Amino acid sequence: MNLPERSRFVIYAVGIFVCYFLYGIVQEKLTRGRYGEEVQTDGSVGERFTYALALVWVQCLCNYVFAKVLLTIRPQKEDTTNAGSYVACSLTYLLAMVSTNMAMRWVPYPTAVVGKSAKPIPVMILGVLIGRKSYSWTRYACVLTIVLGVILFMYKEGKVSNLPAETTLLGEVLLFLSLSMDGLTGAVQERIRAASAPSGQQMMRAMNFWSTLMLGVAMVFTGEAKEFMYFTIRHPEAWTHLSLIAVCGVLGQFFIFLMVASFGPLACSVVTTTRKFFTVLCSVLLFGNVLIARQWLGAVLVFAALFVDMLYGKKAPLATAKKPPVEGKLSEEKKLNS
Ligand SMILES: Nc1ncnc2c1ncn2[C@@H]1O[C@H](COP(=O)(O)OP(=O)(O)O)[C@@H](O)[C@H]1O
Repeated sequence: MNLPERSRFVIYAVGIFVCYFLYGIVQEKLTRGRYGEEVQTDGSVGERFTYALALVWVQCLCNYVFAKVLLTIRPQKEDTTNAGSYVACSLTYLLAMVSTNMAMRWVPYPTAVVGKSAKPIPVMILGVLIGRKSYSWTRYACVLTIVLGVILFMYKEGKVSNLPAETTLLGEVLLFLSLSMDGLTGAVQERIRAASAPSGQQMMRAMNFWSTLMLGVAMVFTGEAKEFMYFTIRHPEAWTHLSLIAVCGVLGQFFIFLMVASFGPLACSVVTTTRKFFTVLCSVLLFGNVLIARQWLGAVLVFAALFVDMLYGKKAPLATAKKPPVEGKLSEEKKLNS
């Protein structure tokens, strides 16, 4: 099915919005919920799910199986990407996820959300420096304005954290690390796109294959594999939540990889960042809360920049490619300039 570019973009973006919205609800149930009736050492009833590596591992495994099944049912032309690029990309992608999860424990939740909203900036900077990409000035301005708007909208003032200063600093370092890893993942993906242009499913299969392997080793070494297994034996009902997360995650990632393969990691990070903004905006409107002046300004900036980018962001500067196109990459070059 050959849909026009704009329709495909809208379908992928809506897919990401819907799947990650549902994903967020189930994730909250799994990580904040209590399992069993046993009284804990702190006096609370029920055990908490605290297996961050295992949670990511289950998802990577399901993502891999899904992409593999799709490619078996509908085979595509061979993916010629070298394994080294996929290994590098999977490692930075895993480090980004693990450091985000760890940062969440050390900085207040709103700080982590606001911090991660800046994701398109490292994706853009490292995409240019390492991924050999170039963008029009309009796109630079629009992406910066979107990030600024989202931060203005999401920022929560007056919430004094009760975490000690040094813990918060550690959390901020982890957040910075996670953003850098997101940027590196995007940069390697840009290079992969330019070199061999794999499809979304092929990227999804390869990256999740290496991630499952690397995480599996990490889980065995840290002992989390055993503890996770015992937890699921004690509380088999956790599988219901894990399966739901896996379903939402698989479908969400399917759209993420279609977006990355067709429109690039920068477009993808702008979509995932604005998704967070729209989620908060909808909940504010739904619960009848009032936006303060700063949030209005943020919302106007986001909408204006998205609109301007839609109309003019695509126009690439005259000298886009830093290197002359290599044989067989002309059509991809055209795609990259989109
Ligand atoms: N460029 C990418 N390549 C592969 N997976 C990605 C990419 N961008 C996002 N993802 C996946 O989508 C998930 C959600 O991304 P996002 O909404 O930006 O949240 P986060 O703030 O946790 O990074 C990530 O945890 C990751 O699994």
